[in-house]
Amino acid sequence: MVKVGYLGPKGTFTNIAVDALFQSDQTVSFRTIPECLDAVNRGDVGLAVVPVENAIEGTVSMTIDYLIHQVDLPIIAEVVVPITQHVLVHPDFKGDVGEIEHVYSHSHAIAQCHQFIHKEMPGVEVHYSASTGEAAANVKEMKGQHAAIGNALAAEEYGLRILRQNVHDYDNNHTRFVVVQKEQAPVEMKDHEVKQQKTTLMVTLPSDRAGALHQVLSAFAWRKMNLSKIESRPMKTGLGNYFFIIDVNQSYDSVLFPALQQELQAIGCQTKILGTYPCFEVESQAVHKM
Ligand SMILES: O=C(O)C(=O)C[C@]1(C(=O)O)C=C[C@@H](O)C=C1
Repeated sequence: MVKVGYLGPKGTFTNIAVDALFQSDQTVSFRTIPECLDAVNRGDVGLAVVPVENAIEGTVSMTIDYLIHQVDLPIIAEVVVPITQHVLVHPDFKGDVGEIEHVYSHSHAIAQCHQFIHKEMPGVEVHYSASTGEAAANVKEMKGQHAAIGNALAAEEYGLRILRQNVHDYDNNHTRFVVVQKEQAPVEMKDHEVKQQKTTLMVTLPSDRAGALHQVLSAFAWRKMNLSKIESRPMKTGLGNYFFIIDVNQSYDSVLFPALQQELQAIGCQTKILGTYPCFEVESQAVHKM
């Protein structure tokens, strides 16, 4: 059975995403996103599931940048997971949220709860962890005024108590995760309704050409190709050098896409298809009370 790497340890949101698509006995956890993607690249695992975008905090730049600059791994699926952040404490901690002196979590999770932390935990010292799961595992080992921000699965996994539920600052908090693969091989996933087909492209504009982005967008527009995301990221070659990541709401087809790429090449752009894939969604997780 093909092994699937994910950003672990157990109890991360990526764990929820990977469990939604794959059997738990085929999953292998890694501590960081680069470790996870390197493992697929080396062939240690067949696939990996990593976070790519959050509704509150935006792009997970580590994932996008690693997929562009470090490894060449096509995206083969996307799954959107509802994100509910809770304050998790050691079961022996009897105080209230305002008494917590140290809070631990992944930088994205902390960012999703900035207002809550600012208002309800004034003066708390924030510590960044590699994942929400790692933060929860650490808090279980500490006595005193420590808390993690994470999900109900982590509370259950590490025997923590949910002191305050739903502390993310905005409703409709969701994160998109992508599944990447190195070798093209048939992949078995759990059954889900396909919500959408998408194709992701990377487009590099010619330098210093007036109207280049307008021309790029026109090439999609007159073909009636519906875009769901366009984002610029630094090329890392110098100030002002950017490429664009563009999500198109349709699967790759051998007529429209090659013609589009030819047209973009003719105006001096470089293009690369990063994947064409089905998109799935996961239902909200029930809150586990301890
Ligand atoms: O730390 C985790 O639980 C993760 O799966 C990572 C991650 C992220 O990178 O955005 C995933 C979903 C949430 O948005 C918060 C953290």
